[in-house]
Amino acid sequence: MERGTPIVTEMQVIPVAGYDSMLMTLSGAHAPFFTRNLVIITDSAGHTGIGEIHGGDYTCLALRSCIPLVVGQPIGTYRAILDRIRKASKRAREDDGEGIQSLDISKLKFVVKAEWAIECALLDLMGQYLDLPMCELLGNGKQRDKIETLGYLFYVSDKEKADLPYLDESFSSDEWFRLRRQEMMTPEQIVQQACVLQEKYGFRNFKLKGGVLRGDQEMEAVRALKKQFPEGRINIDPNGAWSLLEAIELCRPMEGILSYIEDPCGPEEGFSSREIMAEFKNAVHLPTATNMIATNWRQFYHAAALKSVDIVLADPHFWGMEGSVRMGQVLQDWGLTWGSHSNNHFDITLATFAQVAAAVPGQPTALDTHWIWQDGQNLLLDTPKIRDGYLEVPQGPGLGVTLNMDRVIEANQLYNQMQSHDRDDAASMQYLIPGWKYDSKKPCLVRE
Ligand SMILES: O=C([O-])C(=O)C[C@H](O)[C@@H](O)C(=O)[O-]
Ligand SMILES: [Mg+2]
Repeated sequence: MERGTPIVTEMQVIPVAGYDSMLMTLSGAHAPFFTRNLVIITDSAGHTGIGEIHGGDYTCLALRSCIPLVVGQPIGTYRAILDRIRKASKRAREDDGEGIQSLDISKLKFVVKAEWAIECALLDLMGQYLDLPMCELLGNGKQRDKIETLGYLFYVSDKEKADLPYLDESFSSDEWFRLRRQEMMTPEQIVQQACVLQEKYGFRNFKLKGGVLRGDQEMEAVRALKKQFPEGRINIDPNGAWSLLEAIELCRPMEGILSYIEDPCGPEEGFSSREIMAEFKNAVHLPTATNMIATNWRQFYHAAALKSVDIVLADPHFWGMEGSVRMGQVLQDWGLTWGSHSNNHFDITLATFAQVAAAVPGQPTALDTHWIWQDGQNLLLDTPKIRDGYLEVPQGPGLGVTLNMDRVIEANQLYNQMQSHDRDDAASMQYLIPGWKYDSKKPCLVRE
């Protein structure tokens, strides 16, 4: 009889691309396509484990360089496998640009860690071997069957202004699919966006991506949302675009309207983002959330010491699945709150969020997901459902989902047709404002 856990027989890394709307953020305008990397690992028991992480050639190559450290290893030693990958990684301890929004791969690589897609695929295999859902292998095991999720609202620019191949869904029979590719820049259109999302997915909580218009104009949209959804938790995230003074002026009158505020300000005048956020909290009585100033344990130590942050959005692509749940445990013990950040993603990441959030103790804040902007381009045969505002946790063993290989091949073909695989929101933005350049302290449409 064979002893021990199954052995990894193959690891594939497949880069994929999908379609996006002209979503606006501090960094510019989302391009027509977004990229991700998939990891597919098979084992000697005949199981397949999958993971998804950010796109781009850097991450793809980093993942491929890990193959010799994974193939041939027993899946039960997944912690040792990941440890060897971490030790072999050449990531220098350079300045990672903390607290400053950056899509530049030279900075992003310090936050997003490719190996977490491998962790996900190995945990998927372990779950299948043990016949248990992944959430049972994390932290204290499964805490809930469904995850409260928020409607992630974006300003959307008119795609006709850019000579780029954005998807047109105006003929879709689905109201949300039609709407999501159209221009939405006014408070009324943001409220309409939220209403259509509520109708389709049942969201009760909303987050507006800020850093696009002047802060007072964005607060007008927040007020309109609160008027429409008086019971809803409404949050805005300008990715640190406002100065401390501006953030205080904008947010003080919003006490009682905003439920919390995400990364209102960042580093300034020689003070770190954690120090500035602590000063913000002294002045404004709102809980703060971040995915920018506590993206690793060292940053979190200082954020916690300064009491800068109440809600840590511990994206498993930054922290790993075990790391994110570990953060959830610490936050619960300290009376703080867990949540997760997201970027554009396919439904494999959606399933990962579901499994991780299912294992987080306490009362997480409603989960972020960009997936609603990609719904319909699924790479799984059994995409987890968001119903009545909750993401359902897959019940099957491991990640609990099955790849649709035909769709993966199509998404890989789309990726291969792209000239560049790295995210560049400035290029699309330059169709709206010629010569536009990123400025971490100026909303993207404010350039006077
Ligand atoms: O919560 C956040 O900060 C994000 O979701 C940041 C991302 O850059 C998001 O705005 C995006 O991907 O466009
Ligand atoms: Mg954020």
